[in-house]
Amino acid sequence: MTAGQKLTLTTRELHTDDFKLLSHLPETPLAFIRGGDGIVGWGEAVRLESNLSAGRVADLAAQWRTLVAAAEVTDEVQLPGTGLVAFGTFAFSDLSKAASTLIVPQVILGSRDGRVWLTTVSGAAAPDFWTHSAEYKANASINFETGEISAEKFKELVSSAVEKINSGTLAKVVLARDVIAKLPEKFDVRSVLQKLAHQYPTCWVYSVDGMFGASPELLVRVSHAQVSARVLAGTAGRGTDPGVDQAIAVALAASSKNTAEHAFAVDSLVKSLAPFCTHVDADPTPFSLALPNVWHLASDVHGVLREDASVLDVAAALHPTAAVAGTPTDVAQNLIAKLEGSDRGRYAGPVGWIGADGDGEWAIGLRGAQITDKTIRAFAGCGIVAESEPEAELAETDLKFRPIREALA
Ligand SMILES: C=C(O[C@@H]1C=C(C(=O)O)C=C[C@H]1O)C(=O)O
Repeated sequence: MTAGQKLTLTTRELHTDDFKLLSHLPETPLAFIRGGDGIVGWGEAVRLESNLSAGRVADLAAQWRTLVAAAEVTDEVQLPGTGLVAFGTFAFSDLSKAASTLIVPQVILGSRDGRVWLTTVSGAAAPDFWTHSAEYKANASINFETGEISAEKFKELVSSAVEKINSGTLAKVVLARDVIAKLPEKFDVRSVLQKLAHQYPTCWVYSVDGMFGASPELLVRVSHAQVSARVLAGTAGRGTDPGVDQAIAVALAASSKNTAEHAFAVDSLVKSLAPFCTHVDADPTPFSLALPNVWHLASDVHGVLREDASVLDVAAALHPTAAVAGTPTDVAQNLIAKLEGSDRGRYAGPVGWIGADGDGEWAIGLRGAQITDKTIRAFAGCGIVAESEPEAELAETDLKFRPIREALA
């Protein structure tokens, strides 16, 4: 089915007690969940793809409008995530071979603030995965091996990037490396998503078209003209001793390297958001966000939408942020392509959902992995600035691989 066709669907409320969305995942789920609330999709009613490289997000935003205009929706719940919804995952780079996709499931199960709903596309014959809690099969432990960029090569890339930065061509570039493993037979992502959600309750747990993970970073959320984003940049490992751990957080917040790196990311986000908003507020100083594997410097940004833009229109303007590309954006993107020399796929690209009214939530596709035919490939990266040291940056990528390694072990 394409954007031009007509979709009829219905959302109705389910009256159930003590409902846990994560216990009702269908096999091969579409999912976007945070703190137990969110949406889970089954099957595919429509798949929209973009053949464009540079304009792929805007192209899919336009295809979405066409699909929405023709659809007939009965929605008795009227909450974010009810009615017509598509899940999406986008390639990081204009040069990527990875498909950028929006998928409308045949069935969506959602939960928010104690309310539970079911959306069904008319004619969909769906299994009743929502009627009982499923038992998920544990997978064989996955051990990753070196991908296209080895640890040694990554350190060389960091040194090259620092040289470029010192020569004055750019201020920051985010470099990443990958690890790869064979996909075990009958791999079931559901137990992995459950583990991620349990371990990382403040992160956005996503699963779209084989791309899954638990991202701590919100590219953009639009809800009734309120725009929000969570910018992360600046990272340190957690301490095992509580006193040491606190000292690490304090040192992170005081470190000029990390605060400078963070400021680049907030400034670029605020600048890209400004044309869409009547005003934009960013936290004056970042706060320290504690995740089980790392501390991050974090800033929440809020704005009010000026025009009738959808969350994807805004995402198109924000991506790639300085948190995942660098500053200035175009110079950083070129340097990433030149130094990494491999395709990041959907890593660090937008991943999330959009509703018929254009509202939705998109995380940055971090702390995750992509499943393809027989492999599973994960990426982790970090912002390189003038003071960066190769060994420390390599160690930081190891910390960022931890969520996905541990969830798959
Ligand atoms: C690039 C990644 O993370 C990004 C880079 C960060 C940093 O350099 O401090 C912090 C959070 C993210 O914005 C990643 O997780 O792969």
